[in-house]
Amino acid sequence: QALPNVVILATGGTIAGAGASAINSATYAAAKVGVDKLIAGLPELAKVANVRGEQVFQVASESLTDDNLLTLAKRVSALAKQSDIDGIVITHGTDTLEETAFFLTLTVHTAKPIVVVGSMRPGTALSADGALNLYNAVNVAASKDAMGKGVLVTMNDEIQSGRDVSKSINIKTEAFKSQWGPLGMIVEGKNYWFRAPVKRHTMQSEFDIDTITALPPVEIAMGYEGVLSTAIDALGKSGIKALVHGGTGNGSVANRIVPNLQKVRADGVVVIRSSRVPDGFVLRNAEQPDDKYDWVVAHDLRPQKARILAMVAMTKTSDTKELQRIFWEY
Ligand SMILES: NC(=O)C[C@H](N)C(=O)O
Repeated sequence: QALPNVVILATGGTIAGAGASAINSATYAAAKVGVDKLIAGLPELAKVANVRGEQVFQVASESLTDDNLLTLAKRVSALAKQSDIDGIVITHGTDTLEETAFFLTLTVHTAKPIVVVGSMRPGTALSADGALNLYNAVNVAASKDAMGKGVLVTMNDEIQSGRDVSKSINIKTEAFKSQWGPLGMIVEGKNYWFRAPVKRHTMQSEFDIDTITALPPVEIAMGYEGVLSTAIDALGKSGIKALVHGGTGNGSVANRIVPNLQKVRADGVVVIRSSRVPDGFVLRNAEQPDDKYDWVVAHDLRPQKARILAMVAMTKTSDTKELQRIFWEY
């Protein structure tokens, strides 16, 4: 039986990193090893799929731009349309992996598996995690049972939803968590599924990367004890289309900056109320009267994920009722 065809799009990150010695698990240079060398270093892949690589970028993921996101998503979409391609893997730095995975799940119209993968240790380190993570990613991308589940992330033997997952620890290999739990696990190249996403993604998304040419500017301001309005005032005047407030607790906002956020909204910028607390979700009209202020709440999305959805949604609408619907549905 013919093996499935899987393309690996490489963007850099620690999975392509190299350190000076085997004990360097945290001190190393990201984005050093090319995709062909990554594939050549993992001969086990050839038993799972016909794999070929494309080097899209070679950067640490904290330096990726919104333009990079567009370029990558358009390439994924074009490949997904090819009848001779069964699945796509994207190797990526872990720092912003969750944002790219969410962006792809919102904008690429395909049922074919798309898997984003990274590593916490460079390949030169003792107990490097990249090889198994990549092997698992190719296995999932080559599997029919991974179709139609949205963009997936394979880290630490788990299959996570690209929408839900976040980097939650910055020094261990079990770095990616979702408060709603992984979708499944991969053990010795076999997928074990336990749940599936219910939020709209890929095929059911009203957004399509093939028709998106630019993303509107959206910025984030954090809430904290002692917060002043400096960042909010400056961002409000900077030409952005939306401001995500990463508030405290249940998206609470310090009373002294509420008027500043109201001013930002009055000046035409959409205000999105999220929380800096990693888990849980923000309720509408609790903590702040969102209906009265015409603010949007970010549901369970962390500020950086809320920013991604806001950018995508605002390629279509600036209507706050519509935006709130989108934040409930995706
Ligand atoms: N573990 C990693 O991949 C971290 C790295 N800074 C990156 O995001 O590219």
